[in-house]
Amino acid sequence: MRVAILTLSDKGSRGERQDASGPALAAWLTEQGCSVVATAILPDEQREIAAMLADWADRDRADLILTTGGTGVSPRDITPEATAAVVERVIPGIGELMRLRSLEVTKTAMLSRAMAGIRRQSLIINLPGSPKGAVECLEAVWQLIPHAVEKIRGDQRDCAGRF
Ligand SMILES: Nc1nc2c(c(=O)[nH]1)N[C@H]1C(S)=C(S)[C@@H](COP(=O)(O)OP(=O)(O)OC[C@H]3O[C@@H](n4cnc5c(N)ncnc54)[C@H](O)[C@@H]3O)O[C@H]1N2
Ligand SMILES: O=P(O)(O)OP(=O)(O)O
Repeated sequence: MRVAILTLSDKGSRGERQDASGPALAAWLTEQGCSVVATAILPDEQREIAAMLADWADRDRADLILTTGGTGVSPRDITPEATAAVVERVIPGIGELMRLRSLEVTKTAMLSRAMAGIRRQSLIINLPGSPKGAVECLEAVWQLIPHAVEKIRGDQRDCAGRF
């Protein structure tokens, strides 16, 4: 699976905080046998985020695009809106399952507005900003991600009874 990782952080983009979340996700994905084909850090700016997500989906044709950061309720948190602006179909269950599992770990999970959706043949998933939270949320939904990616790419096989 070809994966791109986008870190959204004002401090990170200004070099005021080292990005630990993108590398933590990349390490975890590599352990699962994925190829990390692109990484970037951007400030919490909707247009820039949307443009990069669209580029990775349309030009690079990444199977999976992960974002980390900017999903909460602070004034500049804008990742879900940027994602909503570029996806063609929304998958509510991915955000729902991430929050359900995360609530077992931290009450602040309720404040993450992370969403997921599909643009062309790319699955885009928002993850929270903390390195621990990002990996926890990815682990929470991972069991069905390879299957989702296959289906998005047009796999015609029957699902029933496979899971
Ligand atoms: N399963 C979990 N879910 C959530 C957790 C968690 O620990 N486990 N954390 C929750 C928190 S806290 C919040 S708030 C909400 C929403 O999070 P955001 O997506 O808005 O995250 P940010 O405000 O961008 O970041 C929160 C916090 O994390 C640190 N941080 C952020 N970016 C980086 C980075 N690139 N490298 C290192 N550290 C980073 C920093 O301390 C920020 O203040 O989600 C909950 N969900
Ligand atoms: O500078 P940011 O965007 O990383 O903000 P926060 O510390 O709220 O994550």
